[in-house]
Amino acid sequence: MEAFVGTLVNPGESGISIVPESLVLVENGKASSFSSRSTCRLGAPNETRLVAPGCRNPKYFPNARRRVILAVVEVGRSSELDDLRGRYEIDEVSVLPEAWFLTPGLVDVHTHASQYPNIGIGLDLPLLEWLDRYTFPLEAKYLDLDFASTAYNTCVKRTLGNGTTTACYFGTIHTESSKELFRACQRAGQRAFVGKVSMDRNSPEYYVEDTQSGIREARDFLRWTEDQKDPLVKGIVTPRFAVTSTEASLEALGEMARTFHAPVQTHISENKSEVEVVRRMYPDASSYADVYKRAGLFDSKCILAHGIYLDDDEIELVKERKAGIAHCPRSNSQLTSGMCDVRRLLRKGVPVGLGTDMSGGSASSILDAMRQAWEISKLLSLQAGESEALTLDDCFALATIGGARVAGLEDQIGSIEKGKAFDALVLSPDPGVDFWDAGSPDQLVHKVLMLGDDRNIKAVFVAGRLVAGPGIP
Ligand SMILES: O=c1[nH]c(=O)c2nc[nH]c2[nH]1
Repeated sequence: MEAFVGTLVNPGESGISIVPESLVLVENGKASSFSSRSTCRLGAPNETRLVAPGCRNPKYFPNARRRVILAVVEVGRSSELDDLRGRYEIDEVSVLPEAWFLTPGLVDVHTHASQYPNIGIGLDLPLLEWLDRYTFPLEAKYLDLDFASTAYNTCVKRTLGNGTTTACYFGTIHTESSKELFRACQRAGQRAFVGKVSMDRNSPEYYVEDTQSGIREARDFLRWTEDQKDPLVKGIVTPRFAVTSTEASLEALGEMARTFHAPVQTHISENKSEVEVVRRMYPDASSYADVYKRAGLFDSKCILAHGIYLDDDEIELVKERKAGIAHCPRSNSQLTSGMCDVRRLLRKGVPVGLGTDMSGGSASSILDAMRQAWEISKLLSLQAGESEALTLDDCFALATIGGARVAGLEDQIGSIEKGKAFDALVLSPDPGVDFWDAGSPDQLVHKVLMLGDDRNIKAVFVAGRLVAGPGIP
């Protein structure tokens, strides 16, 4: 068993919850117990211990009682520490230095690992033209397993370093290279859903599947992922979107998801031209969402990326079928797709999480998506002449528990709670987040969330295992 002592930051119903002096015990990869100082009875440190080494900046948390406990345990010689070890058989106690804090891991509910080599380039065209010019030629390269292996290992390492403890990945149409993506997640220790993309029409001849062999490959891939029996990495049914799938393929994939009890991920209603193309392609469907419903894709847990132009009936359908929306604000702006009104979705009871959507989005960080989500919400409220927008606390919830809900994992991840997996980050204001006045802990937390990057993520844990970052000193 391991123990962590320090400030615990969680998404909460009414904003970010910050509990200083928390004790989190981790057993077999799960948070087994946690409490704040008032109940964990670490002892009764006295004032003199305030000057113990480890209180690096006494201005950070001005409340003396908070500093005491961190300092006392940090010194590592106290009877409180011995007491803790004695009572819980703890192998290791990690005490967060002053001003560091623990948060749940970040959840990226929509990203294309295969597009990672293009990150930051080719953002001068709207969606459908961008796919043809930049994206399909890149994805076609994944026939080459060496290329796939290098790109996927690099991508997974990058997202983990950015604090993404759970990712929902699109691969390409290639079964063998999609297995490489699966293995890259396993090697790195990231929790993930990995999808082999299905597309059997309206695609270039160098990058398209025949309908029947595409269905066969999708089934083989899903069966292979199931055979891996990996507790963290799973397969996911991945029709690219209605534009590039035949109805026969969509129906077969819906059936496959039901048979394998697998989730589904796809795109929906991202761009006005795309919506119009879908309307013309499926004249019998009442809407874009109805195309997926009729194919049976909503019979399983379904992650829908974008959803900017969903109408009220579609939103009702998405809610009723317990699907969720992956909000990808950076990509929505960079491909000039539009602005998704997340508050409207949340108000109507649709689960929403965040996606980086590389490489339509040029960042691999969910912290970045969180800030973008906040800005877009403010712009939308300005445009509508309303005063209410999402708050930073709301956006932090989207990045953690919101994503967990969209992925159907809310009972396992998304917050640091007893019984959930210990998927967690340790964040620090160093380097680069200057904080010198006697501000409150929530100001410090907000600053780090707004200004920090991967250098401020000192430790990334998935199921209790340290998988990225230098660790806690
Ligand atoms: O942002 C996006 N990226 C893609 O690769 C894609 N394919 C269909 N629709 C898409 N949207």
